[in-house]
Amino acid sequence: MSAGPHDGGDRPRTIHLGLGAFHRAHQAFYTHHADRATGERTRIHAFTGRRPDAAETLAAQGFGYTLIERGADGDRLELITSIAAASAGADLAAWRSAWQVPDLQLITLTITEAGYRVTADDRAALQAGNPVSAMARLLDGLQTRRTAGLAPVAVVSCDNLAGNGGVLGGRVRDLAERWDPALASWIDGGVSFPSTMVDRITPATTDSDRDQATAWIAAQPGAQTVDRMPVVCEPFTEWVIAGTFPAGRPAWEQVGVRFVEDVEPYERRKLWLLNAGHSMLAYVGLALGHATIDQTMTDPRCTDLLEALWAAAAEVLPFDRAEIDAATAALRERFTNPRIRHNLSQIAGDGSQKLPNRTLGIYRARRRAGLPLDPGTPATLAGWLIHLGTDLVNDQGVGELLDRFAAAGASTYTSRLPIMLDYFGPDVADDHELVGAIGDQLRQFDAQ
Ligand SMILES: NC(=O)c1ccc[n+]([C@@H]2O[C@H](COP(=O)([O-])OP(=O)(O)OC[C@H]3O[C@@H](n4cnc5c(N)ncnc54)[C@H](O)[C@@H]3O)[C@@H](O)[C@H]2O)c1
Ligand SMILES: O=P(O)(O)OC[C@@H](O)[C@@H](O)[C@H](O)[C@H](O)CO
Repeated sequence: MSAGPHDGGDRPRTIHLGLGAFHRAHQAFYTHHADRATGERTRIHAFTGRRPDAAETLAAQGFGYTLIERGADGDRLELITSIAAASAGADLAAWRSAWQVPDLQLITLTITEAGYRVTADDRAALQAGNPVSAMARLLDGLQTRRTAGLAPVAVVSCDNLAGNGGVLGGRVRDLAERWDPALASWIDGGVSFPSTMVDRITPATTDSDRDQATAWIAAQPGAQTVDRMPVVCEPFTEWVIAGTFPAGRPAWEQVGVRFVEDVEPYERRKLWLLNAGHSMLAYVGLALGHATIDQTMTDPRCTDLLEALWAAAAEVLPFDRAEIDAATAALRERFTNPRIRHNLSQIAGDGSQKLPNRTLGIYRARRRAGLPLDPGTPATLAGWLIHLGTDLVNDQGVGELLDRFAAAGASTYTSRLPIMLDYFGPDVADDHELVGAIGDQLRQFDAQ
């Protein structure tokens, strides 16, 4: 389904793929405020990643939605109107039409870490004119633009991947090279892949949030009386970007977005302090019977490990002590916010894609620097191993590891441990100190 009040001349200049909670709390929030600051109408045509529901719901209510900024001491509600059209990702006619907007500036992506995978089917799907995966759809969009003789745009990953712009650009170019070298040359000639650090804790929306937003919006002036698509997020928000925008962009710099030469240190600081901390709290917290991040922050078994992980990361991050201390002080407060109920089961998803860059990123940097094993790594990996034995697993990339467990007939944690470590690479599998520490941690969790 596709709809928008602005079809015919005045069309959105940003495409977004992955109409989840985070897009509504972050990029759409910044574009809303940038357009208001400048009086421009750049706006967004948002596409869902996998299911059509979000587009249908948003279209049915006229595209406006409530952003509920949930502080520790109260909520601040705001109507966001930067999304001007919404369609299912599978609606190829709408997708190709959005790419043919002459003054299109850019596309943003929030498709989770798993969405960046390229499979053997992608090239055949592109050749058949029926792209399904996010990467194949992206290529189809770029091809649409090239064959229409329109100018290249920026393709902006807003997912928590290390070096997200470089990873995305590499995957896109490789797939283009295999599908149509003329497209690969066109991409090389002008499409940009800025790298970003994105930060705003945005838990999944609940029915009670939807009821709260509906009651609020019904009391506001304007036509909208229902909101089934609000989003809840913390007050803190940050967006740091490095790279070029060949076709322009909203005036994000006027509303707090920072443009830098090199985003990598910011990205690594966030992935190793916030996201590695989140992953550890998720797996350890679930193993200890907790359900949300704020609950883990009241359990010294979790907070001691979190402090140890931060101290270990600090030794291999390129920031001085004062800057790390400021970031961890803010994180202590952000994680403790009792009104943001961030479910551990949500954060625990896609561990196979996340752990290599987060937990193992810290571990490997420390090993390279000759520093001792940090307690966060064995705790996270032991918690993940336990998690893999539960029915909470939601991980698009973990099939291969589960197949290896099955092929080896490994049904206990002890028998699965070497297979899991081998999956991450020989440096991890051959580290006897790490193997022993994970075993100790499993015993502490009473899991054998
Ligand atoms: N929620 C946060 O706090 C937060 C903060 C910073 C960054 N992010 C980034 O945003 C991503 C999405 O978070 P969210 O809160 O919007 O989650 P969400 O569950 O609300 O939405 C996930 C979105 O990703 C799409 N998607 C999932 N798998 C896909 C695939 N294989 N191919 C294409 N699309 C796919 C879904 O269709 C959906 O639109 C995260 O994985 C992370 O990389 C989230
Ligand atoms: O979003 P993910 O799945 O990469 O990781 C889960 C959380 O750690 C993450 O969403 C944080 O809330 C976010 O990165 C805060 O900016």
